[in-house]
Amino acid sequence: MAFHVYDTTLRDGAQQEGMNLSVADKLAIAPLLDELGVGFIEGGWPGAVPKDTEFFARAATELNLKHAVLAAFGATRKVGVPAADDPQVRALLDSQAPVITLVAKADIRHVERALRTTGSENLAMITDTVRFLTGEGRRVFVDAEHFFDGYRYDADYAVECVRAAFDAGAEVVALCDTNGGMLPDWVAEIVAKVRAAVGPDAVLGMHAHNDTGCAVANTLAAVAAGAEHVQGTVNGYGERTGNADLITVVANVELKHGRRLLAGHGLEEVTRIAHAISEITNISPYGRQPYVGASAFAHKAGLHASAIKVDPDLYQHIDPTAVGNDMRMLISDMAGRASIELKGRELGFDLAGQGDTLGRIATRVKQAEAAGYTYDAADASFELMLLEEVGGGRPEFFSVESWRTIVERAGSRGTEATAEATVKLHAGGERIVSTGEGNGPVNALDHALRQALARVYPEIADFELIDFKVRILDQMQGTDATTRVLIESTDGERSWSTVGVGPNIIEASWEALTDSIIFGLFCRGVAPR
Ligand SMILES: CC(=O)SCCNC(=O)CCNC(=O)[C@H](O)C(C)(C)COP(=O)(O)OP(=O)(O)OC[C@H]1O[C@@H](n2cnc3c(N)ncnc32)[C@H](O)[C@@H]1OP(=O)(O)O
Ligand SMILES: CC(=O)C(=O)O
Repeated sequence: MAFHVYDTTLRDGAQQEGMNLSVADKLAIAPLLDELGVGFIEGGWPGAVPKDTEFFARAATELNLKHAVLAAFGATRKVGVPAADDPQVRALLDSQAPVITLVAKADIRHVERALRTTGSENLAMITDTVRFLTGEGRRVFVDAEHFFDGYRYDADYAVECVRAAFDAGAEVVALCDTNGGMLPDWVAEIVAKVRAAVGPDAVLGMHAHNDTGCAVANTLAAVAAGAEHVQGTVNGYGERTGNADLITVVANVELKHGRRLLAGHGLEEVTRIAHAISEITNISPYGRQPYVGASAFAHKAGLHASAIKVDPDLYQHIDPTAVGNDMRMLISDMAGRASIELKGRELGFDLAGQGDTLGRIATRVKQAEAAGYTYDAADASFELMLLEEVGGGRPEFFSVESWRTIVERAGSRGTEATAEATVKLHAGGERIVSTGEGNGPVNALDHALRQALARVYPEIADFELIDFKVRILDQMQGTDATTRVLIESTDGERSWSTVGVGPNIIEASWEALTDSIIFGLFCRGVAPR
């Protein structure tokens, strides 16, 4: 029996607080899901949400899916209304989606209190709607809403709902943990009992929410107990705490159980696809996301690095390339010689066999981190340190004579303060004095520095500061505290981070700013002029 991977990013994922997908967003995400190799893409609820109605109308001409089949989501018919006359059921047909997934109540308490009807009318709503839609030539899946809570309250009724769906012609019944309150052992037990009740040929699915932090575990438990259809969302988006992260579910089943679920080779591209979808949803990727997170294969502890140097498998559960991710070494006060050697290798420095040098750099890192620097968030500053230690020195693009900045507020309270900075430096054989203005002292210094260097190094016109983070390190010291500044810069092609530490924010920022420019020029292969 074929296993189904059913993605509901565009429907249940879009129910996440703060997520607002336009039709264009949905049309951009669907091909990425198809590239991943999922079997079904639930596009939304046509007839209920106008954007979803438009999505299905445009999908017919604008999407060219290679693997995935579109599914339209909607509810069983209204109480007392024939399915054929229910406008929302009609809208599902009008969507032209080949698969229609109906949400049906499977908890008698919901039937009586939320639908305000009887158990038998709810069963009739399921039967009639499934029959009507299959009679119109559609494949029908049923999401048995609140199934697990319903089963724990009244197992016979919950199973009757599932049977009614299958008897009427539903191809799949997905058992839903709608409130997300289940635990893996409960799910395993209930799915096994339902499997026994409906027989071996009925396709059971699992739809899990993450309210107990167990959505993925619950989905895997359901699979182990006989479910052959998994629902979830990319990056675990969804209502409240989200849905089962389909990426983690699929990677676990494929890589741990050796069971192929995806069409094509999507798993090898899943890191890129997950991040591309994050770009569209405008929700920053979660660094610690299993498999695809930036930290999923990042190693900080020195002991880990020393074993990884012998064999990466000693500290990794899979080869990161299986999911399109990379191993990274992080440099910090927890680094040892092996960490420095491996990070050096990552950055193009061969330090193998140079025990004394590695020890010296590790000590320098530990001392700098004790003073407030942080290199795991500032790779570029660490690379500049390596250049000083083993790369023939930092490139001398310019030498600074002095800098100063003034903040002024002219006028009364309520008028905005402005800042002015003067930088004096030597570059290209000249002494350059430059002033800059800005909305704050760091901004003014940035302008003055770039202006001073612009003629000698026109390349810096491409550099842009994209993030600026300030952290007060010893907060008990009040205004005397040490300040750490992290700056992220880009030249449009790559981005890099630098760190500065100082007794005041301007000094710390100056260090991070100048390192950022030096590193950017170095990466471009510019020679000091
Ligand atoms: C578990 C889930 O996440 S399911 C997906 C939920 N998604 C959404 O709700 C998003 C889209 N929803 C909507 O746009 C609206 O809620 C609509 C258009 C569906 C309905 O809007 P309204 O007609 O204004 O009704 P309202 O939202 O207040 O209540 C839902 C109605 O559906 C009924 N209903 C709920 N579940 C079902 C079901 N499985 N089968 C049939 N009817 C149902 C409720 O009893 C209620 O009926 P009532 O209007 O007679 O009281
Ligand atoms: C259908 C669905 O989204 C749920 O029960 O959670």
